[in-house]
Amino acid sequence: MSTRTAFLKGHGTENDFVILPDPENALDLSPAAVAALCDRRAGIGGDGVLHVVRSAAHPEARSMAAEAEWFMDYRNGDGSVAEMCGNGVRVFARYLQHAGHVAEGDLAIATRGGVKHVHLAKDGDVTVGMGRARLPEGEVTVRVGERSWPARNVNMGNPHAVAFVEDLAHASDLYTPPPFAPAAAYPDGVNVEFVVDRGPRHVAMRVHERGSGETRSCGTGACAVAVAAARRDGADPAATGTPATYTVDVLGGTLVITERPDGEIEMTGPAVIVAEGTLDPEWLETAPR
Ligand SMILES: N[C@@H](CCC[C@H](N)C(=O)O)C(=O)O
Repeated sequence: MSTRTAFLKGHGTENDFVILPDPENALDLSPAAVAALCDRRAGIGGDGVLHVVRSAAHPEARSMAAEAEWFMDYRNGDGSVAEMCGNGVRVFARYLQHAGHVAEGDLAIATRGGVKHVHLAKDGDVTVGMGRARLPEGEVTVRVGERSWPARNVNMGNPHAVAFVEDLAHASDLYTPPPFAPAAAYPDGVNVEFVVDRGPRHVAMRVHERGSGETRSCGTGACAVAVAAARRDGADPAATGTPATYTVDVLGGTLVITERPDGEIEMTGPAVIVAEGTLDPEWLETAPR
């Protein structure tokens, strides 16, 4: 990394990110450097990093450059790469507006999960077209201590296991990934959501995120939960021909998810820039690479 590296801090329903503007993809962003930045005691702190790169300057995004000028190179807090981050896309869009790269209204953002269409509303909410869910076959069981639950596989570009439970406290501290069976079900790891009902089409969730631990919100996770809840409730939009809208409470706020009969999913929620500054050159020299 260069010695004058700018950063911002932002969050979407308290899923928080270190934002690194790097239009020409010049930063040496190793997994260790990402983990050091996300460290909540010795670094800036965050659930992940949003590396902001021009699509044309990133080998994974060049093919999307004609459609989306900016690529969200998302990294989990442990430095691992993930396919998608739903809250991240909203915060990324808010950053682009904050930096004057885009105005209120519609824009497209390239991600590893394809181009996402975003709407920056006047009221501060950001809506993202999250694409369609895939529902891979297979029975999975998630366990915490003595309790276990069946979980539904939902893929939102990244893998999720959604378990409906009686009490969110039963998920325990979620510091470590909850074990699941069969152990080979997710060779690349999984995000695990625990869900309770709050009312009609209204649920609350906690999540253990692959590569970040328990977070206060997960956008792809909230979409996976809404998709699983609609199937459970007999409200699958493809079957009923009617959109299904779920309010999903997360520890850090509320997200609203709508799935249309064609399977397209939209997520709406807030996205906030909290601070900006530059990384201390001395810290950078000693931070792991
Ligand atoms: N917080 C994100 C999901 C980030 C990626 C996830 N940890 C994974 O590894 O798949 C969201 O808002 O979707």
